Amino acid sequence: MEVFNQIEPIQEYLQTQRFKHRSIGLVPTMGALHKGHVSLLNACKRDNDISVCSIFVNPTQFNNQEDLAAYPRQWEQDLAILEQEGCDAVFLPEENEMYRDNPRIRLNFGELEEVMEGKFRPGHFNGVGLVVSKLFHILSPDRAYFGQKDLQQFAIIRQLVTDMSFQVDLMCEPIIREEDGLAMSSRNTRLNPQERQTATALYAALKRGASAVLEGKNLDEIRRDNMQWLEDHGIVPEYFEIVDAETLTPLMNHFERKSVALCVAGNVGPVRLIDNILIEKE
Ligand SMILES: Nc1ncnc2c1ncn2[C@@H]1O[C@H](COP(=O)(O)OP(=O)(O)OP(=O)(O)O)[C@@H](O)[C@H]1O
Ligand SMILES: CC(C)(CO)[C@@H](O)C(=O)[O-]
Ligand code: BAL
Repeated sequence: MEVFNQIEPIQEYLQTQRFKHRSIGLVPTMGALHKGHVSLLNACKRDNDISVCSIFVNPTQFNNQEDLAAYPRQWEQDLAILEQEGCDAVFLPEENEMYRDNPRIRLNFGELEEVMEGKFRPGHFNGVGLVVSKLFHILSPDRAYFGQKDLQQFAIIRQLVTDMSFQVDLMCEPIIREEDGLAMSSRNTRLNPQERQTATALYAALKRGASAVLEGKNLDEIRRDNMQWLEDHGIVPEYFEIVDAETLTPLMNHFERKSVALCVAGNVGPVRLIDNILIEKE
């Protein structure tokens, strides 16, 4: 496995691969790798000749500086995992390699970012759009792999690729969970044992919400009921949303058969976590 900290050497490496007609897949991450990331890498390896993983804790997407400071960083362990899992190349740049100057460009994703993560993390998707654009420009992958756990992020990146005409196929991979249902997340490492137990309420709320939607209950009542239920179970919820899985528009009570996503964000002690579940409603 080759590890690159700078842009030009990895570009030369990838150019050599392209001359050999090898397809290139990219798995963008912020490190502190877990089985969710490994599943993205496995999908990438399945579809491509060369698998590249990027590790970069992108400061421009953090709206909360404490969250940025506390974000887990464990490069050696990450590199060992990637080596063992058969990754071909890692892009692990320093901040000043990615941002030589303060970026002035601003991306606006319109109504896609007016709900959920966009609403509760102002500027977050500007930062995600910016760094993903940079990664696509620098690495020019044929395919890029993202997790359904960040469902809204995937919709944002899909829009980015359309608007900017990036020549890349986007792949969205299912959420990998712990045995008790908690979605794997790098931030889970920050939970103490009691918070770790409390965090299982996020997925439990999604499941009870999904059953209620399928039973045809009032959507606003389901939203309110689950916000309260989360609070009763020790979580400080930010939102419990029921949206169209494609457009991420919050659903009104009467809607046609379609793919529905239930999405949740909440604070468990000092740690903010998100999760979602997809259902088909007749
Ligand atoms: N449990 C999971 N299953 C599948 N994919 C995941 C999972 N968790 C994260 N991913 C995906 O991995 C990619 C990198 O995510 P990231 O490095 O931010 O990890 P993370 O676990 O989501 O961390 P955090 O949520 O704490 O920021 C994203 O596309 C994300 O959606
Ligand atoms: C896509 C991403 C790597 C951009 O920093 C990040 O938002 C993430 O890990 O989901
Ligand atoms: N996986 C989402 C990255 C973030 O929370 O900033």
